[in-house]
Parts: sequence; structure tokens; C-alpha cells
Amino acid sequence: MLAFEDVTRRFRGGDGVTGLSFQVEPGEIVALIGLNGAGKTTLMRLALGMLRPQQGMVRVFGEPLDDLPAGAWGQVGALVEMPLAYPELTVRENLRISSLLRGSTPGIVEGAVDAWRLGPVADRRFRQLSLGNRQRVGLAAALQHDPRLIVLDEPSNALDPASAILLREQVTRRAQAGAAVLISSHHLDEVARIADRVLLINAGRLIGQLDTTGHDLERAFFERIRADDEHRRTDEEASR
Ligand SMILES: Nc1ncnc2c1ncn2[C@@H]1O[C@H](COP(=O)(O)OP(=O)(O)OP(=O)(O)O)[C@@H](O)[C@H]1O
Repeated sequence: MLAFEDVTRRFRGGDGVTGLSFQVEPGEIVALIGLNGAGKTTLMRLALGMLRPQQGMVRVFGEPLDDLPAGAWGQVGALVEMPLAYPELTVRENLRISSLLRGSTPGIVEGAVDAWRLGPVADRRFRQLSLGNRQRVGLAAALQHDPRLIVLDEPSNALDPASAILLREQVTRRAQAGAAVLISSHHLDEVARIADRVLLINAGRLIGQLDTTGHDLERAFFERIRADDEHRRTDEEASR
């Protein structure tokens, strides 16, 4: 469903991501974790064609992104950075537009309002919503059309515990229906609950997977990051 083949995208100043290779298969939830600035959002933007690789290739539904027919994006659901919405339109109107843009029928909107418990704010303008409610609208818009590929960058940001549970249920339900899910998070315990695999990203590189069956996930995470930092420092010193 989603494949990265040796993908590199560096920014002026040297940061970015380097040599990323991984796949997300149908029915699989893959989580991406790393420290601030590790490259998670850059990877997500590359997956969605919001950034182009300088090297390597991204494939969606088996096609290189450049060859993907425009209609195929209707089977993708994504939330990266801020939810995109028209501030002067209501929640319901925004969800309706979002469904039309993805080639779905507006009939799905009421289901999304119910699923995300947006009823009490459905007729409020988007700009009047709290941060958490905006995030819920963004998630409803990303998932209401039952996409086959889901890309969510730190989706539990600003969500209250009840909404975080909703998110978990919705994402798991979509994966059980065969969707491929890529999700980034800072919450290790949340990730451990839903992900089939957890990829570790550090300083723009994928450095392996985290075993989520262990007890002290945080310690395991930080040890892997520290070991990678040390390894890179030694390599840099040796190459001087
Ligand atoms: N447009 C850009 N121009 C220059 N540098 C950038 C740009 N976008 C990202 N970077 C840099 O690339 C690196 C990776 O950033 P990215 O936003 O992907 O990290 P992240 O893992 O999502 O971080 P966070 O957890 O803080 O959201 C950072 O050092 C960032 O400053």
C-alpha cells in the first residue's frame, strides 16, 4: 500500500531524512516514533506527495507517486500538522466538502458526526472550536470515507482521553477492514496498544524497530536512541 525505497530529502542546513526504506501492508498499523526533529513529519509529507524525494522512490498502491492517478488520492486519508478546514464554515459543512473532495457521498457525514461525537458542535463554525475539537474534525475528515491508506501525524495531539480511545477504535477498525495505517506518536504506551510494528526514527534515519512486548518501553526507546547517537558520533569522529 505504501512503500519507501531508499528515500532521501535533505533541507538546506543539513536536516531532513536519509535512506528511508520500509513498507506498510494492507491491514497493518505501523507506528513511527522519534524525538522532536527526528524527521517524522518530513517522512509523512513525503508519503503524501507534499514533498518530493531528492533520491529514492515513494510508492502508493504500488504506483510511483508521480504516476498515481489523481482519483487514487480519494482512497487516502491523512492528517499532517494542522487540520485543514474552512474557518468560516461549520463542522458539518467542512465534513461535507471533505467527502465531496474525496469522491464520496455526503451521506457519510452524519455517520462521522456520530462516530466522533461531534453532534454538539456540528453546526458551529470551525474557527470557534477548541483545539481538541478541531483535531477531532480533522480526524473525522481523514477517516470518514473509509480510506485504504491512512497517514496520521501525531493524531492524539490535543485529544482528551475519551477522544484518544475513539481514535484508537477508529484506526483499529479501519485496519481490520484492510486499510494500511502509518501513524506517528510521542505516546509510547498508546502506540504499543495498537501498532503491529513500531519503527524508530532518529536524526532522519530509520534505526530499527521497537519491541513493544517489553515492560519498560520508555527505557528501551531511550537506550536505542542513545546507542544510535553514540554510534553516529564515533563514525563522525572516525571520518574526520
Ligand atoms: N521546510 C524545512 N526547511 C528546513 N528544515 C526543515 C524543514 N522541515 C523540517 N526541517 C528540519 O528537518 C528535521 C526533521 O523535522 P520534522 O518536522 O520532520 O521532525 P519531527 O520528527 O516531525 O519533529 P516533531 O516531533 O518536533 O514534530 C528538523 O531538524 C527540522 O528542523
